[in-house]
Amino acid sequence: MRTIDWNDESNTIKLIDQTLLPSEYKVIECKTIESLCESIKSLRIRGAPALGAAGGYGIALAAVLSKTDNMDNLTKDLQSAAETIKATRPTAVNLAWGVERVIKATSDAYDFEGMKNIAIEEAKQIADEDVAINKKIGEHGSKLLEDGDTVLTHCNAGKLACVDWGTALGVIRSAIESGKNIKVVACETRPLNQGSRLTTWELMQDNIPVTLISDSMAGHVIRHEAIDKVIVGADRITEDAVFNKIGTYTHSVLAKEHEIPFYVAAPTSTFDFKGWEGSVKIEQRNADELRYFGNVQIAPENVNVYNPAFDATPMENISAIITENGVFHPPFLLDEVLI
Ligand SMILES: CSC[C@H]1O[C@H](OP(=O)(O)O)[C@H](O)[C@@H]1O
Repeated sequence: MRTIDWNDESNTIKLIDQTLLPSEYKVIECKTIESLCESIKSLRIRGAPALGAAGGYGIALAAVLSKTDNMDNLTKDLQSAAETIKATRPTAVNLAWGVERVIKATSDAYDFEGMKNIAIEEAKQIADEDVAINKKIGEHGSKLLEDGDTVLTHCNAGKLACVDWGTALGVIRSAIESGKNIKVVACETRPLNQGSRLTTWELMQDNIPVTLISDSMAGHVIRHEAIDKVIVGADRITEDAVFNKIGTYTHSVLAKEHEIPFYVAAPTSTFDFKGWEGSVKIEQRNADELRYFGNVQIAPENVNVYNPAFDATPMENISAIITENGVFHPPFLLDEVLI
């Protein structure tokens, strides 16, 4: 089962509910735009490439659900769904990219039924391409890892953040497939613990050696030379910075201080060719994500909370960005990644 997929029998979206992992593996169906948006906001489906596919499938679902009977009104319905879906999470550029790619594809339709069919097929194309792109990222990135490396990662940039294979974890999978022994150190990644809940779970499913640490242990572990490389995913890449899960910048400073490579693995669909650090809205998430751990209260219920979901790592802290088109060492012009 892919992280997210289209159900041809019911013309709905099916996805792994990541909020239940690692204790429960459950595939849920999104039959409405509202249920898809709730799944995106609550991170049942998450991760930039997976959100790209979710955005595309969301437009396909809107096309199937539309009650209208002409192309002009269907176009309006799709535009309305596009705005609703894009508003769910602002930082990961892939969400809007997936939505807009399917919207654009439907504009080539000759008739009403054609619009619906094109929307579904384009969304499926995005998903299929994501898997192939991740394999290319893995192929390029695996050359940067050496046999015996211990690699630190943050959050989850694996198959659960994509349609399949993964970006940062895809590089690790490809390196292991090429015969290299790689061990992973996964940071738990507070406050939603994508690292402890998702990264350790998916690596253990593949029998890839992984050790869980708390985010605050990273400095100690890196300083004691237990880490050879750091590799993370990305949610948006601008000319001057990489936006990724909160805590990524901290790891980049540690890597720079201790002179170990800091790699970012991401498809070119994560690049924001017009943006810069100051132009990007960082998603602020619900304060209770820090006041509670699950249902357990871990802070006073009225304590002030600051809960940005992402931070920005300046390009000068990054050793290389690994894309499906190759490895790019800053400084470079973003357009170069398009080859
Ligand atoms: C392969 S991109 C994964 C990227 O997305 C995560 O954010 P979230 O879990 O909030 O969707 C995190 O930044 C990962 O690096």
